[in-house]
Amino acid sequence: MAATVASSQLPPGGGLNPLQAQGLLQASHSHHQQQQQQQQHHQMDNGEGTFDLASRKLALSDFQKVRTLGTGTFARVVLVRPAHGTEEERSRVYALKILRKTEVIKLKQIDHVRHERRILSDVSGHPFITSFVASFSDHNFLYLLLDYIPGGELFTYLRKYRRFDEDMARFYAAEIVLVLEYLHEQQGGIAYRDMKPENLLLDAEGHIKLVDFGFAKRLGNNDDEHAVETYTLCGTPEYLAPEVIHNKGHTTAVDWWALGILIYEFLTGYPPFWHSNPIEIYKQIVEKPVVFPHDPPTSPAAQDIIRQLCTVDRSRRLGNISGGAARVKAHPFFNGVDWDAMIQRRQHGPIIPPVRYPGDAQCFDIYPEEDATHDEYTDDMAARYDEYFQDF
Ligand SMILES: Nc1ncnc2c1ncn2[C@@H]1O[C@H](COP(=O)(O)OP(=O)(O)OP(=O)(O)O)[C@@H](O)[C@H]1O
Repeated sequence: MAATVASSQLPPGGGLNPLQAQGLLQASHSHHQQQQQQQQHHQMDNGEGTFDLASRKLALSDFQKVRTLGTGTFARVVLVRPAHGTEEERSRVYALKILRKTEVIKLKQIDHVRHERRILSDVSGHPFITSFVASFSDHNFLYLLLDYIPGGELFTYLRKYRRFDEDMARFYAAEIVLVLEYLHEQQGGIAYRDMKPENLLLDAEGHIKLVDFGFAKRLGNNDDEHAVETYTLCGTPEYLAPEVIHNKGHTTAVDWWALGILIYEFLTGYPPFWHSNPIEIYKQIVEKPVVFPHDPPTSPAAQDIIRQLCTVDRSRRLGNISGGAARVKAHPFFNGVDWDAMIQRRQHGPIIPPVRYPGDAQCFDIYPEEDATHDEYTDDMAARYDEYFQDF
């Protein structure tokens, strides 16, 4: 699985300096007292009544762990159910993203985690973005409570099918275009910055749900390029735009580049730039054009949209040029797409995940369950860092 890399803030022109983040975080059943929490008013109604989380002060002990769903570079995500409440309330399931405070500090991810918490709650409710439910923290950990997306990662289906046909690729690409249009244009310039098949989950109806806003950043108005540039090297090597590698500052344009890489990967089964050594991938991205294999053949429209999205000069890159997302939607690759029907989820996705009941986790790989109970976050750290974790 492609790992996300991140560096601390780098000065412009500082060259390539990726920090290969190490160490998977471990979840804990720590019973330390909760400290602060902030919750969005979130009322779920799944047809069986409502469970109002806003009326509760949350702690880890309010949840029962079912199993681990995934481990990323910075977090462990666990399927949970409420530990108390009515039978109906206890039948609900959520995904709990658990971040160890000491790792967040060590890997210089404090700002990223704060952006993630804030942006997730701002964009929650979009049909193709995972909904944020609440956040809370205790002595050692930060927690993000999210809607559980039961279909698993698009990555898993892509490996199973080897590649998607053009209709399937078009469907997923169209839903991603709608997400990017929303983040970039309707949410005032949020760059997602980590688009890859592992961060695209499928819901029970086969629609995309974007997860992991750990690198998302609110950059402001795209018309003023200087106001929106950011210099953090983050993302996953295969999907990084050339300007990120050159560390020249980057904008929401990086997401359009990544969409081009994704469409290529959907259609051929692998990304256009690949090597076991990330440095070689970076070299290919900045030096080589996208080359299409003879087998499987890709249509001229597919090749054209990929080339236009993967344009090294971002001032000429589709999605970033005038017209923005509307120009992407008007590209011949998307001919026949009913964009209104898409955003209203009128049609099911091309793959319906085999989800048998709401808490079914069979679409996720099995991960070793690890419970760490020892204290790591010292009083000294608390004095220095607690104010940064106040939003949780
Ligand atoms: N809401 C959810 N419902 C179901 N599974 C989820 C949910 N959120 C995350 N996951 C699973 O957990 C995995 C890791 O989550 P996430 O990508 O947020 O962690 P991360 O540590 O930030 O990852 P990365 O290394 O990509 O930065 C996801 O790839 C997905 O498989």
